[in-house]
Amino acid sequence: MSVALGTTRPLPVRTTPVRDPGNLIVSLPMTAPYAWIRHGEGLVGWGEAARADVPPGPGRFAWAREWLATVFDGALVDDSVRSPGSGPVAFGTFTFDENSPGSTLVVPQAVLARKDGRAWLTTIGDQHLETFTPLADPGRISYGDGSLTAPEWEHVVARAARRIRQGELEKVVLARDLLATAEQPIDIRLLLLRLARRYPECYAFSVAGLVGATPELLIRRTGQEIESLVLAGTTPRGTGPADDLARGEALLASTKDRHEHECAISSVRQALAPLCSSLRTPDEPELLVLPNVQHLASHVTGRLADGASVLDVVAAMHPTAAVGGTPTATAIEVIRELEGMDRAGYAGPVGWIDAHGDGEWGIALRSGIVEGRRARLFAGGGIMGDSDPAAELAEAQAKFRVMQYALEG
Ligand SMILES: C=C(O[C@H]1C=CC=C(C(=O)O)[C@@H]1O)C(=O)O
Repeated sequence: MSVALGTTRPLPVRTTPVRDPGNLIVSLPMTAPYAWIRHGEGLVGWGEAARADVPPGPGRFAWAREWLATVFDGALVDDSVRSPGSGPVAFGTFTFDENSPGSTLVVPQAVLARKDGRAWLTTIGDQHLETFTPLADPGRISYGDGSLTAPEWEHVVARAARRIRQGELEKVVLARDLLATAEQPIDIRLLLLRLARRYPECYAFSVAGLVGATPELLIRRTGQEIESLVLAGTTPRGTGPADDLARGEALLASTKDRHEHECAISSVRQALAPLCSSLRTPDEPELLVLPNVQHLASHVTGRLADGASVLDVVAAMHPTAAVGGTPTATAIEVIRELEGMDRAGYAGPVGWIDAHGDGEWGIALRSGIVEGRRARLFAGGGIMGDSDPAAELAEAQAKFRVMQYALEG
């Protein structure tokens, strides 16, 4: 079901500068907020002025584009801030698999933002439910296997690697899920606080129950300028500084990881080139060091040739080979066949878009779906012909730690 803002009467949208609100997450009055935060900056939102459950299928991004146009065109905007993320904003999550249900767009009733030393508040309509509920601890967390046990998943990784060696495909990203159960309902604000504190380099996000801290920026559009941070190739952190350094150097020198990274970069290049008048990809990846893992990372920048919105760019890019594989269509089939689960929003695009088409979208990694006392967590990795199933499992376990920390503190 979708409720379009302004379909019956135009709704007033007002953006005004505000004093620095301090920690954006602490300002959130409700337990199921919208958020996109990195280094303390970004957007948080609450309430629902409009919401769309996007129908699955190949036309989902076109459907979303039309819905957003109706919503944004139906708004009476008074915006004295005029910055990306001011005026009406929609948060969104798209499922990894276009055939899965669960893609959602929401225009919150209130959005509080901080960027480059400026802060602003956008409100929609005149009724605002702002009863502040105190932060609640979920208590003890217990874990169970999702669709596959760890040994079953290792077996599936070995099968995928064999198929790659036999030439069916070049790379596939395989994931698994873990089921977490808490003693008390999970307060997403608490997870966001922990994620933002421990993973400041990542984008802490919350949209329609999908929560996480992703290091991977799919695309940022600011006017005609675009940016992306492509990640693929990972090693868990070492036991101390010397081990860490050695692991980082080994990652940079690893043929397997460099090949895995090259697949991801070339999928991004192929998707962006037709949309851009200029596009720059680095010759060599660098290391991105996070508290749980180190990644091979490439910062891509470009300039859009025409007026494509950030969502148009998302539609062209998803799924990159950082979460799908090479070639894409074969990888998607192998993922459907071998994983034995629906990824839902995990590894799909998550982020926000404003009425000018600017916005930031990440790939929903290091994430989980939170509902009441339960959370379904996801993690995976790129599989190549010479992948070692035990090493891939260790890598996935290191990636799970992000959400386990968010739940347990
Ligand atoms: C699939 C995941 O990570 C992707 C992003 C960065 C590095 C990856 C890797 O090295 O395998 C994956 O491609 C995940 O975090 O679940």
